[in-house]
Amino acid sequence: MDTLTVSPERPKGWYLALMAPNTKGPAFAWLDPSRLYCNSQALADCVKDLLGPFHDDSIDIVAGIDAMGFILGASVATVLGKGFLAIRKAGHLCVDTQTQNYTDYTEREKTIEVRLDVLKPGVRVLLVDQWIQTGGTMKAAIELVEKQGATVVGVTAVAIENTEGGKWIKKNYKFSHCIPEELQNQIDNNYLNSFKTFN
Ligand SMILES: O=P(O)(O)OC[C@H]1O[C@H](OP(=O)(O)OP(=O)(O)O)[C@H](O)[C@@H]1O
Ligand SMILES: Nc1ncnc2[nH]cnc12
Repeated sequence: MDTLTVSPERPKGWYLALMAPNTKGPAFAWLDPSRLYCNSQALADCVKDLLGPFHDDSIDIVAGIDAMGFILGASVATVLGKGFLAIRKAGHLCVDTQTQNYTDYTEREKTIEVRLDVLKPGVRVLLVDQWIQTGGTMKAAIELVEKQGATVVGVTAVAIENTEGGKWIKKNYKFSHCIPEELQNQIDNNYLNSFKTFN
């Protein structure tokens, strides 16, 4: 599929094939959303799918996680007509922040941070990231939001793997993702058959 091609019928999840297969090995995420973001129809359909379950929810702000979650989160925020709050990998914000340590799929200790002057009790937040694998990153983001007294309305990502952490998030928070039920198994096994026909 060419980067800018739009599948004529646009079946659910058609745009997943745009996420080129990993050519660099297991130390990297196995799926890269940056090509999905290049295709405006793919991004629009993805955002629509993510927002599906949240139509009747009151949301004050969308928070997206560094780095690929920024693009998706900002797109979600724009469609909702809400603002966007960046949850950053630590060490970049030149303002007072709250930090949270976590471990992700790389098994390395990491820290994320958020500025202190946006979230407060009563603020309803939709959390967005591109992917949830172990759930370590999203759990850390949830903790940051809740430590400041704000409310997590829901959690959304292109995919939520059925890992222990992924399942915990699904059990405890309203969530959405873009993976059709029949493909979830392939996501959990870290291989999409649609990659076979990808060129
Ligand atoms: O569920 P986890 O095991 O915590 O993994 C999920 C995180 O991993 C990816 O970030 P990564 O830092 O690889 O990439 P990015 O900076 O390209 O978003 C992804 O965007 C999530 O933030
Ligand atoms: N983009 C991605 N694809 C697959 N697994 C991931 N784990 C974290 N990010 C990921």
